[in-house]
Amino acid sequence: MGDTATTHHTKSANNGANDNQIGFKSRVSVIGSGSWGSVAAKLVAFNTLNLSSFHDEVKMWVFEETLQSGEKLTDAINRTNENVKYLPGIKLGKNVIADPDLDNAVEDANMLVFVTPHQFIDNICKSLVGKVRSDAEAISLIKGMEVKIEGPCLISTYISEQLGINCSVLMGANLANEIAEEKFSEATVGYRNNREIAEQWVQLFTTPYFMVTPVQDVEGVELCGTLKNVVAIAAGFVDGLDMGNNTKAAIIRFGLREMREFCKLLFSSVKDDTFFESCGVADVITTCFGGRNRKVAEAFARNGGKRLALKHLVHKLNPDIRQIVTLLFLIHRSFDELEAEMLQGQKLQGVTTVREVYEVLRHRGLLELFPLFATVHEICSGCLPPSAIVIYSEKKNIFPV
Ligand SMILES: NC(=O)C1=CN([C@@H]2O[C@H](COP(=O)(O)OP(=O)(O)OC[C@H]3O[C@@H](n4cnc5c(N)ncnc54)[C@H](O)[C@@H]3O)[C@@H](O)[C@H]2O)C=CC1
Ligand SMILES: O=C(CO)COP(=O)(O)O
Repeated sequence: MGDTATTHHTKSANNGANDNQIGFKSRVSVIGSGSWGSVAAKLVAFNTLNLSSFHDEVKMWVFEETLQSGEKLTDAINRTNENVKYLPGIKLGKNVIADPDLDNAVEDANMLVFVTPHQFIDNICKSLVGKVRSDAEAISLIKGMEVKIEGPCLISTYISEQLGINCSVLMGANLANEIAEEKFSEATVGYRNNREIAEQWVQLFTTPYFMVTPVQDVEGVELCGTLKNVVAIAAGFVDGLDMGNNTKAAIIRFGLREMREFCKLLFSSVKDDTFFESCGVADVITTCFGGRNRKVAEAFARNGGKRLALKHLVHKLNPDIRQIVTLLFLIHRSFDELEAEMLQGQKLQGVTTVREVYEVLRHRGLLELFPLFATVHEICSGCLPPSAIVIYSEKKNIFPV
């Protein structure tokens, strides 16, 4: 299980004495400013203001956009101290400074917090090559993975490889809007081998309402955070089909089992205990009940099912392959459309992740061993109706308990 957290030295309590002993103050930048990115900046900014080993100011990189009012998002954040688009109504802390210039945002920072949707990390890392301090430490709050020709690559590994710096992870049952309102929750820091660095991250994120536990299993922690989004999509289908709580609980159990098998398939070092941390079972539960992946999947099951019925009808009436392909294309776009309609700029990770997981399994000839993951992808891509989410378990062999 996880270890205990570290002690804090407050600015007021130490009167700066701690700074002189250490002789160095860490400077933190947050790369990303969506809903979780903004909450991460708020958590971190609370601590940099109060702990003597950090500079007060926290820069937050903003992917710039123009609001309906005509004002730039960055200007609105700096004027109101709120992320008016992605986290309205929540003060971030006066020491959070939004910056649309990525190079500028990371300049001088020795602690880099990466928290963007995973599909954007490639471009961000490429533009940061040679721009970050060589002694910087990174942490990824990103739930997703990169799939390269050579195989799957964790986002933390990708950041490390691209920028030549160490990268830890922070994952957990962390619905951003609830933490923004300072409702108690916990998280897991996954680290490779440097316990001291892990404790710095724990110190930077811990608040009275946010409890952080370090675990020496970066792959297990990150993959749990990534894969639970696939299970949440399955849970959303169950909700959309009004199948009830027992079915959802069954799907969660199947999902957790496939998560464990997939983690161990990729990294035999992944520890069983990790699944009992916040990043494991707790994140699966919260996302299957309150997450965006669940919410959009529910809507997909309600209206995606209708689209599929239409497809079957057209197939009967008119066998012209082009019409079928056109309809399939519409079905493929459906998650995108729902995301745009329902989330106003926020991004889903689960649909892309399950496609990536499917690719990995197909490439290795292991799809049959992961019926839930495979079925979720086949439903998302319009090859199966949402109701297939439960049929699979009757006809396919699943892991022994
Ligand atoms: N929101 C939540 O409750 C939680 C989210 N996460 C994870 O945190 C990561 C970031 O998600 P959120 O902060 O929720 O973001 P979000 O989904 O709320 O917002 C989307 C963000 O993407 C940015 N964006 C759009 N186009 C872009 C581009 N081309 N390049 C770079 N950025 C672009 C937008 O400006 C916005 O900041 C994801 O991996 C997510 O799974 C993890 C825990 C909780
Ligand atoms: O990761 C999350 C909670 O820990 C948020 O999940 P969603 O992206 O589905 O909202």
